[in-house]
Amino acid sequence: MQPVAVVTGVGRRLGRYLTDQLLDQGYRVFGQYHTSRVSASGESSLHLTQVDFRDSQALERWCQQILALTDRVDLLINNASLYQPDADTAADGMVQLTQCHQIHLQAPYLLMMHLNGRLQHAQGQIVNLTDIYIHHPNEDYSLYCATKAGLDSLTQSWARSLAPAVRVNSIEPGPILFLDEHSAEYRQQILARTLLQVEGGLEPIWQALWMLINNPYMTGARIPVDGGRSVAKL
Ligand SMILES: NC(=O)C1=CN([C@@H]2O[C@H](COP(=O)(O)OP(=O)(O)OC[C@H]3O[C@@H](n4cnc5c(N)ncnc54)[C@H](OP(=O)(O)O)[C@@H]3O)[C@@H](O)[C@H]2O)C=CC1
Ligand SMILES: Nc1nc2c(c(=O)[nH]1)N=C([C@H](O)[C@@H](O)CO)CN2
Repeated sequence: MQPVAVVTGVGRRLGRYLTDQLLDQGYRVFGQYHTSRVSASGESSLHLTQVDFRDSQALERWCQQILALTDRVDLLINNASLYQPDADTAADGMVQLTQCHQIHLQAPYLLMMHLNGRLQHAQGQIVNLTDIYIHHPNEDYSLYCATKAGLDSLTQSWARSLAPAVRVNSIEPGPILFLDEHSAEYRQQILARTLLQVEGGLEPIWQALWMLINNPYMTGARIPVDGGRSVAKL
């Protein structure tokens, strides 16, 4: 029986990397992208759909498309995310808060509600990508951090409500992959506060995910993959 994964944000960086690993492991993947240029050419096990999670009706259509194409979901990965510093004005901030809510909370919620039956049938798992910042928020990214903290709360609630058939865990990345716009000074500032003093890369997140996939006795767990950033002196 070919395992089935539903992954959000597969168009770039971590989402693309995790999808490639899952395909290599023989998964059928339903992948969502927003603006990234993607192609499933030559990959019959990859089903790509463009969805803007700010459009709940488009998300509903994607859920119905998945339900029509598979009777099981072994793994749901909520990876999509909006990472921006807080806006300067209340008006712009309200737009940003709404978008963070839509992407970090509403989309995972609707996916769980619609796919729960498929997850129960497969005795599957939900893995939410949160952030070590949920425990010590970066005040310049308060809206991002607050809604990621909400996703952590949903992880804990779902672990209780979906058990015993479905497991629910979160991975809390630290500085795994800086953005091109991050200056050398900023990167050094972050890594100086990271015990292992290096950018983690994407492979350690895959290793944590593969461990969660293969360890049947983990649910409600929070897995920091952060080079010790979360235990270093602030
Ligand atoms: N990189 C890091 O160091 C860290 C990452 N994390 C978390 O790990 C996960 C992956 O990180 P990373 O790869 O850097 O993330 P990116 O910010 O590079 O990618 C975010 C993804 O979310 C998708 N997305 C953004 N806006 C929307 C939208 N409106 N509707 C639907 N999808 C949208 C993007 O789609 P598209 O590209 O198609 O537009 C993209 O695939 C995220 O949840 C992040 O918060 C946590 C801590 C550190
Ligand atoms: N969706 C994203 N979330 C986060 C990102 C990112 O690039 N996309 N990056 C970070 C930072 O690099 C952080 O780990 C170090 O300051 C956090 N979240």
